[in-house]
Amino acid sequence: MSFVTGAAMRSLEEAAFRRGVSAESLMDRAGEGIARRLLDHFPQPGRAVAYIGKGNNGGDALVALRYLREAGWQIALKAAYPETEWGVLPRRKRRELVEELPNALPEGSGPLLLLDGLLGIGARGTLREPLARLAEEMAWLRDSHGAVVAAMDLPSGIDADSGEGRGVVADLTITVGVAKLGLSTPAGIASAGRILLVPLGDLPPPEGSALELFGPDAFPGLLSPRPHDFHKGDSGRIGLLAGSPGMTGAAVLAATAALRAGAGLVTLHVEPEFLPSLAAPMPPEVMVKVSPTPVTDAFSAGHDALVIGPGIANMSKTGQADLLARLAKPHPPAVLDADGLNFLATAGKTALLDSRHLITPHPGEFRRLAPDLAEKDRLAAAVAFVTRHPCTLLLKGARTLVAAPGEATRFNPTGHAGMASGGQGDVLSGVAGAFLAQGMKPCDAASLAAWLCGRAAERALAKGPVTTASDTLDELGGAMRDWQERRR
Ligand SMILES: NC(=O)C1=CN([C@@H]2O[C@H](COP(=O)(O)OP(=O)(O)OC[C@H]3O[C@@H](n4cnc5c(N)ncnc54)[C@H](OP(=O)(O)O)[C@@H]3O)[C@@H](O)[C@H]2O)[C@@H](O)CC1
Ligand SMILES: Nc1ncnc2c1ncn2[C@@H]1O[C@H](COP(=O)(O)OP(=O)(O)O)[C@@H](O)[C@H]1O
Ligand SMILES: [K+]
Repeated sequence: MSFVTGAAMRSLEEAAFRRGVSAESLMDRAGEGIARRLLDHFPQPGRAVAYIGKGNNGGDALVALRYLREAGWQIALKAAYPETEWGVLPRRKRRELVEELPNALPEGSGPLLLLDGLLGIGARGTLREPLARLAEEMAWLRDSHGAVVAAMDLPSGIDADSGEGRGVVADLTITVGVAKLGLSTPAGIASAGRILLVPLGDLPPPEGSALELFGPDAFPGLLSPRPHDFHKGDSGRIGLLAGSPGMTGAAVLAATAALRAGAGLVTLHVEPEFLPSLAAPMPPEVMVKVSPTPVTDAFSAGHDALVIGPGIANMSKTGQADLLARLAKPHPPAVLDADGLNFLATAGKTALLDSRHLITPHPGEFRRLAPDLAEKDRLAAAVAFVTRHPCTLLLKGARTLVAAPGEATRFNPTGHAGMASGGQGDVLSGVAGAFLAQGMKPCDAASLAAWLCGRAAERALAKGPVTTASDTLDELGGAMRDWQERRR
């Protein structure tokens, strides 16, 4: 599923109209799809208030409101203009709600959801009154009452192409037909929150897009149920070079994540002096192999994939040299993370990277690998990097990008700011390693791992606004189910 400009979206709509599709039927399906996604996210009924302008964006919110009411939600409406000034379709959608709607916050319990239907792709320039006042009211309810803001199509007031503009800051943005390009820019990311897509068969995404929204609708079949006669040899064997004294947690998190994502066997390779600190906290399912040459052992043990880097800052100098030498020779596919990447950068060996390598830098690690690209736009930098070094790059950040030679770059919509804590990256590399070991293409392994870790962290929000790496681990199984059920 690609990203399009506002103008390209209008062209897709025009093409649908020429084929005889009505704007009203698009709006009905858009509003229903938005409500379905909201009901997936909020299974317990609560209170929903639609904030609408006079355009069709408000129509989407009114249709969604009707479905929420059917599901037992208390509803209310805050309209910026008298009904006589609204467009034809929103007026019709208002009549389909039949009863008069209160314009005060509904009483009762459950989540307070604000449907932002002030402006969609029709937004031009800074949000004007009376819309600006309603946007401020939403922001106030979000800050002071724990309200959740769900934007219809786009957060109101942001530009569909650039994502620039001060307007509504949403927790979720449910975009219709095809995701708008502005949602993928740093400014758009800061306003949009979690992006969900309502695909409409009559608005097919254009082919050949450079950026794709990653998710279960666009990539079905990546996590199919296992055949009944599956055995642990089919699940993949992973060799792990991770952890050192003071950084044992990184190895535990990566190993546990690999197991939870379905790896058949995980072996941690360590130097003898690291054993006392690393063996005890390891989960019992992990094999710990001790030798003076753990790097050589890991590379020659016949593993299906390697995970190299979490917490290995204290690896011996001979170990580091062995690692760099081994990476240049034939070896199984490998995830390279954290200090594994720092060693490469420090030694000036980034040119070793090729199609066997899935690298997972955060922005700081990326800067060390490619200082000249770090100031560029993230998408351009990611593409330039894999053109220079033909590996798979998972570039972390508030929204992760996955780039690989010859592939459209993928944009991961899951995860939240509560994940900004140590150890999340170790979990991600373990999960990606498990998928590599099962023979998945590196760019699929990377994208799926990012999606699942972000989704697991979203599930953990039920416990509170901050998600630790252990919370993410606990929810990985549920995230895998969510993917398989294609509900997110
Ligand atoms: N078309 C379709 O088939 C489908 C469309 N769909 C939905 O419709 C959305 C697009 O709807 P839309 O074209 O009616 O525009 P919309 O975003 O509601 O706003 C236009 C109004 O905003 C006003 N306005 C503009 N800038 C402003 C500002 N800065 N500050 C204040 N006001 C401002 C402008 O007023 P004017 O400047 O003309 O006075 C105009 O009246 C789309 O995003 C999707 O959600 C889906 O249902 C699928 C089918
Ligand atoms: N604001 C945010 N929104 C969404 N995801 C985030 C945010 N901050 C961090 N993350 C995710 O959390 C993970 C942190 O990884 P990393 O920085 O490598 O952590 P560590 O090295 O401490 O394990 C990344 O996958 C990143 O995309
Ligand atoms: K909106």
